[in-house]
Amino acid sequence: MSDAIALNSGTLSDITRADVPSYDRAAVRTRIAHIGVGGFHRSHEAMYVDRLLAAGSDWGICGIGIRPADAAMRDALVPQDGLYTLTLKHPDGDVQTSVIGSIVDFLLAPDDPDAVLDVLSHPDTAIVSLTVTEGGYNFSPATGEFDLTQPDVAHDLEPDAVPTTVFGFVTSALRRRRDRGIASFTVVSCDNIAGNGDVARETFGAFARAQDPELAQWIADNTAFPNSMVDRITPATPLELRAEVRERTGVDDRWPVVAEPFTQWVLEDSFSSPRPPFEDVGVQVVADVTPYELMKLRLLNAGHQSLCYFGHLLGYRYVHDAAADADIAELLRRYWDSEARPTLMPLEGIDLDEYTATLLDRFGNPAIADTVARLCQDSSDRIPKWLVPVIRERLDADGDVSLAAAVVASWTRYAEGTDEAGAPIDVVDPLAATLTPLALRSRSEPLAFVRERSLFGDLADREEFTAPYLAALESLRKDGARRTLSLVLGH
Ligand SMILES: NC(=O)c1ccc[n+]([C@@H]2O[C@H](COP(=O)([O-])OP(=O)(O)OC[C@H]3O[C@@H](n4cnc5c(N)ncnc54)[C@H](O)[C@@H]3O)[C@@H](O)[C@H]2O)c1
Ligand SMILES: O=P(O)(O)OC[C@@H](O)[C@@H](O)[C@H](O)[C@H](O)CO
Repeated sequence: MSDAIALNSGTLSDITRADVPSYDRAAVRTRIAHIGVGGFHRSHEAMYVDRLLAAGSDWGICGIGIRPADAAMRDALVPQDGLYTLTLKHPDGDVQTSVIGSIVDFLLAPDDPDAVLDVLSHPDTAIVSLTVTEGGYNFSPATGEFDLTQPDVAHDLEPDAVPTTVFGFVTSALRRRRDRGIASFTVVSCDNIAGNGDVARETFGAFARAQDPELAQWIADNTAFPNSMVDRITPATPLELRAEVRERTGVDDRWPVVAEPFTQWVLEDSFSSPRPPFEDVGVQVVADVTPYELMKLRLLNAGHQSLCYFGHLLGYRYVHDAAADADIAELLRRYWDSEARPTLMPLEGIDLDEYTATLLDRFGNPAIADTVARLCQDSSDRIPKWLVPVIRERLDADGDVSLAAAVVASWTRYAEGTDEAGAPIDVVDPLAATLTPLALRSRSEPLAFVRERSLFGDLADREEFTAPYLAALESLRKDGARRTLSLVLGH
């Protein structure tokens, strides 16, 4: 479309059909470096920082891509001076698009590792935040420990290696800061992992200890890793969004972001460096994030997993269609009420009946067109972190786990790699090459899949889990997902 406005700092004043930054971007300093600029960072933290800038702060973000594949984000953001559009879609069809201005620079580490180290070790950089996915923390499936043998990590541990991993970059930058007498930054993990800050402390600590025990001690003494709970459903950008935004606002954005209107960020108030007044722009800054995190991971994220495999097997490709299925909605409600909620601590000011009702509405939002495939991918990083802890705690308390066990059975059936009509399923998972053979083997050795201890620990030895798991799995194979849901729900 020839009259579309190409998005960059020179064209902001031409934009009339979307909100644009009202602050002077030239006066913004890089005070936050964010590693892993994907859809979620751009719908969430960068949006809160944009609000801060609008309120008069000068805290800007330098986005950093660690992987070669992040070249696509570089090619989108750099020609646009870091600007991009965020479109929020309400279930009633209302749509708002804003140009977000808080990312003021973007660096691709493989292009210029020195520039990345310069930003990370600059005295102005006070926060290094991360969205590197649940799998990005590099735990060995075999030992549960940080995996020092992972080839990129092993490379980064070599003396004088030019870093290639998030661990190599952050640790080298902290060494420079120590050597130059510059205070440490704070590392803020925004990934969906319980105790994400504690996990980050452990992983960066393990890397640093293997490299330089004195530096590891300096990091332990000087670097804070606050926990955080983050929430905003942000699907991968659908192909048609660029044309849709251009049509509606006149702005041509190379890589727009779409998300739901709901957003939440609960952040532990534990910083080893200055921080901006996040609480002024809607972030809940609290002393203990744990109960909020568990609530979100065990209800929303484990709820997503409860929906996605049954949803796929029933033929749904969009989350809102699966959430509108009466059996799936009942599975979710009953999993939440009878299995997940008993494992949660009470949270002052939060009504869990209302929270779960809102979740079903959020899952049902047709406008954001979140896909079942997005929820199914990387399941081996998700089920062990979100659902297995619920099962374990329930078993320890002699509680029933039939619904959670049926969800694990639905994952097993999905991981076989063919659907009920025999069509192939594209199992996107770092462990796909292991999972599919195990799932298929469980046709003759029923517990083969859940005997994978790196994913399930000792669950295969616990009859209160294996009995409902095996019943659901047999039914999924014999009678299909619909009749299994009826069986599990007692219809
Ligand atoms: N999308 C959501 O709804 C949502 C909501 C809450 C939290 N999150 C968290 O954010 C993470 C990213 O989600 P997204 O939707 O932005 O995904 P995305 O695919 O758009 O972006 C992922 C980013 O992480 C980087 N990355 C992946 N593995 C890495 C590694 N090993 N080392 C360094 N960088 C790595 C990628 O290069 C990319 O920049 C999720 O895994 C989750 O933990 C997502
Ligand atoms: O992005 P992931 O890998 O953490 O998990 C998939 C979804 O459950 C997740 O992205 C949710 O949409 C999100 O956590 C909502 O805040």
